[in-house]
Amino acid sequence: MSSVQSSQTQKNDDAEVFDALIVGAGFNGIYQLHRLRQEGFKVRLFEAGADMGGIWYWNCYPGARVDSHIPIYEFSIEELWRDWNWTERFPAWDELRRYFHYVDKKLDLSRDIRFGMRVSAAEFDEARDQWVIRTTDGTVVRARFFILCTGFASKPYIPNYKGLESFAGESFHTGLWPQEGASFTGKRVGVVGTGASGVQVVQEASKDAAHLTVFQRTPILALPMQQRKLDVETQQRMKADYPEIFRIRRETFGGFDILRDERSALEVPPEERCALYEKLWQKGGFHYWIGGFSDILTNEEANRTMYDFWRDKTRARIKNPALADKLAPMEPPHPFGVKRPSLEQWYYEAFNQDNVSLVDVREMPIVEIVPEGVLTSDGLVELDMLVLATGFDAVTGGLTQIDIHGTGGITLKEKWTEGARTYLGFATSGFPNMLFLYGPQSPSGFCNGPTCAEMQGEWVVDCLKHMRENNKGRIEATAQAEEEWAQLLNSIAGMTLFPRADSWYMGANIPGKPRQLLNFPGVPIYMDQCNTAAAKDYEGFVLD
Ligand SMILES: Cc1cc2nc3c(=O)[nH]c(=O)nc-3n(C[C@H](O)[C@H](O)[C@H](O)COP(=O)(O)OP(=O)(O)OC[C@H]3O[C@@H](n4cnc5c(N)ncnc54)[C@H](O)[C@@H]3O)c2cc1C
Repeated sequence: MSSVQSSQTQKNDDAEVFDALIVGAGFNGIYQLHRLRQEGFKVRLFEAGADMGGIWYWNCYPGARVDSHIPIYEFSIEELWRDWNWTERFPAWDELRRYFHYVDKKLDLSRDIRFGMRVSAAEFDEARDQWVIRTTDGTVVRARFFILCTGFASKPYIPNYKGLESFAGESFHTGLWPQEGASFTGKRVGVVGTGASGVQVVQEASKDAAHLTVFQRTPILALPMQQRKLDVETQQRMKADYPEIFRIRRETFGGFDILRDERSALEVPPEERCALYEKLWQKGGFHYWIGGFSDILTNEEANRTMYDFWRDKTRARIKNPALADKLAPMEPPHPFGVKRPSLEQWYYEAFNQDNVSLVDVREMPIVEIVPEGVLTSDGLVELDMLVLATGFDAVTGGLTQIDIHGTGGITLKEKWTEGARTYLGFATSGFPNMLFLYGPQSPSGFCNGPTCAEMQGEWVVDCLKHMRENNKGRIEATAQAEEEWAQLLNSIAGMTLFPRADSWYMGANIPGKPRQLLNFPGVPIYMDQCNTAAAKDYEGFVLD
């Protein structure tokens, strides 16, 4: 233990001690809280936001809504789904927040949650096998297990534009949207970024902005949401199938209830292929992305059939051919589906309106932000509001922004300088008793949130129970297991087309971030690996 650590931990000998300290009150954190409490552990949860909901607390921009359909995007706990009904197939952030309040009330969660508590640092006290955890307001607690449920999107990425602070109008990142809201009405609005949040904001701003300018680097290959209102009677009928739907979602690649066609796209006649694509298109949501043929994400030729279908459907909606070339180019900017596709409702029609224009920043780069707006290489775009839909330091950023000291004298951030290294996407060597969920090298970005919260969540609960039953105080991943996990992930990644795009899946959206596939492709294979390790007395870990 370093002398700094030693003096800090000694100072906090009398801090309150928990079995587990959980960070984050999104799906993962509250599932941990609920289940660990049920198992008799003494648990506390710290949440930086003022309310629960995780990303649905922070991402409250107009149009923010989930791309996973109902009932996939909720807990499978019957006590919860039995009495809860949604109003839409793809609910918006405010309804999702109401759901979290409902879950809170049903499971009596918030008595063990402290809101407005941002965990800033943690160090492992080797003498006691405990983490000493600090928050920005100076609170210190100790816990045997440090369970990080910080999500993959808790560190917004703000590009380092020259002059950004000088902008005289309103400026917001979508992931830090003001809780009191902000209106586009009558304003000249600029949206930078065309990822999932960009698409949603563009649709809303197109309705009532005086003028909307969209700054696009790479066109998003957005899919039709096919949003629908849901009434209570329909859902009551649907609920007969919920147990089966929740069973299926545990067995599919991305934790959805969408089964893919096990044939190759190239082995069926073109008419049959198109008929399937049309069917998936009409179903909406992610059906087109993950309900297609088995080789879409592994075979470029197969992938191209899907791109071409998408392109033709999309171009037919855009009136101006030059704009169509920008939004849905004849040649794919990257293979289809290796960047998160995102769902849209009237995104492409918005560009047919007189009050919406597109700036291709590959052709006309942003030079700087000035008080009046955005200066591109082609001139000034005057704005009253600048929306940065520029994404997140995804998957790793929420973890490495906490100053975490393990046993090896280095911080987690230092350890991951060359890229995240984990075992099973749950733990990293040198950081005993620290487990993270929905984190790097687990399915996270490829997995429907609640599915993984429950599946990974149960693995963690079982692990803590195992430790307690076997009177163990310390669990740590071995460096060798971590190396083997990286090799397995690399070999799987190499079989896919994911490395072919500069996506946040690959860490490529952040300048200088090491390029690696941050998510494990495939929930069933992943869980199989995790469960096998657990069954072999937590193979790959050292338990003391
Ligand atoms: C705009 C957007 C749309 C999305 N849409 C979908 C979708 O359609 N389908 C899907 O499956 N997933 C979607 N996701 C992914 C989403 O992250 C997961 O669905 C789910 O929310 C993950 O839950 P979580 O508990 O892991 O993390 P989160 O919901 O991200 O919650 C993490 C919590 O940790 C807190 N936190 C972080 N760091 C600290 C700290 N240091 N101290 C204290 N608290 C901290 C944060 O404040 C946050 O509340 C979307 C994400 C975004 C950003």
